[in-house]
Amino acid sequence: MESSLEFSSSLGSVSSLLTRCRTFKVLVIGDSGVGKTCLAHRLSAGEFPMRVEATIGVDFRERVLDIDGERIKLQLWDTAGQERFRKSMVQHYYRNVHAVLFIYDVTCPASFRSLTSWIEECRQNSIGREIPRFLIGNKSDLRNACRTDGQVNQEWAMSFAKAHGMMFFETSAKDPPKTRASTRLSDGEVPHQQNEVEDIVVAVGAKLKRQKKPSVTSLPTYSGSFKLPNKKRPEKEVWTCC
Ligand SMILES: Nc1nc2c(ncn2[C@@H]2O[C@H](COP(=O)(O)OP(=O)(O)OP(=O)(O)O)[C@@H](O)[C@H]2O)c(=O)[nH]1
Repeated sequence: MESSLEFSSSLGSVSSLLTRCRTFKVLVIGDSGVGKTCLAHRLSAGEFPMRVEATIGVDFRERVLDIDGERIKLQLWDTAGQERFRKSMVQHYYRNVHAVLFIYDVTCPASFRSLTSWIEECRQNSIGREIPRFLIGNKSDLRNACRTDGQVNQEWAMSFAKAHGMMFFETSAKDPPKTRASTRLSDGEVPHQQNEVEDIVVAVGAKLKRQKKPSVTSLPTYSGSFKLPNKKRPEKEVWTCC
């Protein structure tokens, strides 16, 4: 007969195997070239990829977080920015979304102007203010503090985020933000708020943790690319083992 010690230790390993966590689908959208893939890499693996190619369809990344004792899995859907690589996927992108990260490039005002179209696409796919949304200005390492032209004004971006009920971040998927001590502004330089990529992960996780009952999702549990399914995938319970 199994001793109580053996029994409880096997129970312990079973329960750790079955540690449940909630899974959330986080959509990453924005113009082509703004750095969605690089940012998704940094958010999930903490690394900046050496080589990237234009995303075709969607790439998946995952990140498991422990927030106040609860395990939360973020499934990042790194979507294609180029119309030709995304048009057949759009309806799949927007199914059962729990949060949206809107990305623009701080050195590309056109990518900021496009945000209204991305918001409109969300609206057309029933993603409104009730879904947590985050505005992220990427490539802050390329900001030239002495210039104002050809760059997205951070104050405008902040007011845009506020007007659309989004949390705002400016970051670099490539380089960590300069620390305050090493950032000495000379005359004419404009100060900018810069966030660590990790700040974004924590904010998204914390916001989603407060969600009462996330809807069910039909997500694969791996990192990689996704080929267009011909048939509708079976819906999966949102509570899964991490
Ligand atoms: N300097 C700098 N370059 C970046 C940063 N993030 C991405 N890049 C570069 O920007 C280019 C485009 O990055 P991607 O991540 O492929 O852009 P994307 O938005 O996923 O593009 P699509 O897949 O076409 O939608 C690459 O050359 C990256 O190396 C950043 O924070 N700083």
